[in-house]
Amino acid sequence: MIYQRHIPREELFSAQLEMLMQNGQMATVVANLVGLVATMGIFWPFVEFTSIMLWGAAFLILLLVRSLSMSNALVNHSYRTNPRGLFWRLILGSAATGLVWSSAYIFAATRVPITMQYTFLLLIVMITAISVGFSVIVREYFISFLLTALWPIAWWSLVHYWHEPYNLLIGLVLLAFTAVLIVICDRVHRTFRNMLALNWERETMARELGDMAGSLRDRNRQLRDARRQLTDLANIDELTGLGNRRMVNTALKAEINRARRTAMPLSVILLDVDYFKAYNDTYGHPAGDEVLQRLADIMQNATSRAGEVVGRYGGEEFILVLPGSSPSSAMRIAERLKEFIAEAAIPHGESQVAGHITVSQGVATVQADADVTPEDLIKLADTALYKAKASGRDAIVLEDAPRQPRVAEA
Ligand SMILES: Nc1nc2c(ncn2[C@@H]2O[C@H](COP(=O)(O)OP(=O)(O)OP(=O)(O)O)[C@@H](O)[C@H]2O)c(=O)[nH]1
Repeated sequence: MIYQRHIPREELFSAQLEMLMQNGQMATVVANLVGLVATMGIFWPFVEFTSIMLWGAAFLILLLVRSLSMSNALVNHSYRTNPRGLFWRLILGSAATGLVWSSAYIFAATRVPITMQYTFLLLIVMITAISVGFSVIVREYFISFLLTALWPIAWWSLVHYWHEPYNLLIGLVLLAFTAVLIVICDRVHRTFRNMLALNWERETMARELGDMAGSLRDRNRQLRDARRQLTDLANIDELTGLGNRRMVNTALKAEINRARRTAMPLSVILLDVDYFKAYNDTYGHPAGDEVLQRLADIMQNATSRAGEVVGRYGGEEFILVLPGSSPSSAMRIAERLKEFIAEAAIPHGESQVAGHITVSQGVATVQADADVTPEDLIKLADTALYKAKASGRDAIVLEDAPRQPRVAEA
């Protein structure tokens, strides 16, 4: 189940309170204000000026307090933080308003003509009926108004039926009307609750789906990162940090295609450490590893152009892929490497060509029009390297396809 199916009771309660205030605040004030003005108009000629003004002012203050209290609750979100407290405040406000109407009726009943009294009653009934619409969101809110506004009038009418025979009828009608309103209120209230619950479910589902989409995006990103790391691991030589044979082959393939497209030459240098077995035997394998690492650094420092790739091609064999390098510029790079390695002067007592580490290099260049494969180019460089070794080591040999190889230095 990806979302909670039923709205929790407290969530529903808070949502009811919020909805009641959002919809009911303005309606409460307007309906009661209209009622208040109409009441003053009806009673003006019959009730003492001071009494009617005091009643109007007190009622206005009550409406103002209720309205402000609702605004505060909406701003402070107290329908979430203190829903019970807010509930009782709302019920109290509603009951107080109901009492204002019923007490005004009972007060006026003996002071105004019977027609005015019934007109006033009609007004109260209308305000009550109108308030069903919004106030039943919280059933108790409506019922408290209903019971305080209409019940006292109903009972008063029943008790005072001998003053005026119609009072008996009015009392009974009001009791029946109250009962009908309670039934209607219950129906409308259930509809509101269902609507709120459905709304909540829809929002929860949308939020859950949003979260799921977010976590899927995260998962995808993690997968992409993991894939990238795996690719890096699969392409990088652990000892030297250079690209491995796999990576070099991929780069070579791409560069040969580019060389064909751009009609630029492409060179590679295969570089092999001289008498490295003897070095390992003399200085130990870990020292041999260090030599390989130092040579890797030197090669990386010797290449600077974009697209140039340095890789470890085998045990003590390295490769440099030099896009756009003519035979002469590739030879210059090989010479520079040789110089850097000589400058590093890594002692090698068992070398038969120098007192330090030396390398042999096979340089091969493909011309753009030559239809060669990566394997051909490597083979060419390997042949050159073999020749460099054969020529006595610490040498550079260029194989410039399809020309004949020549020894640069022996
Ligand atoms: N320390 C170390 N040695 C390695 C590594 N990979 C290969 N080697 C050693 O490199 C040596 C290569 O020896 P050979 O192929 O006989 O060549 P060489 O002794 O360098 O002689 P020439 O290449 O003919 O000059 C072997 O002893 C390998 O064990 C490595 O990762 N670390």
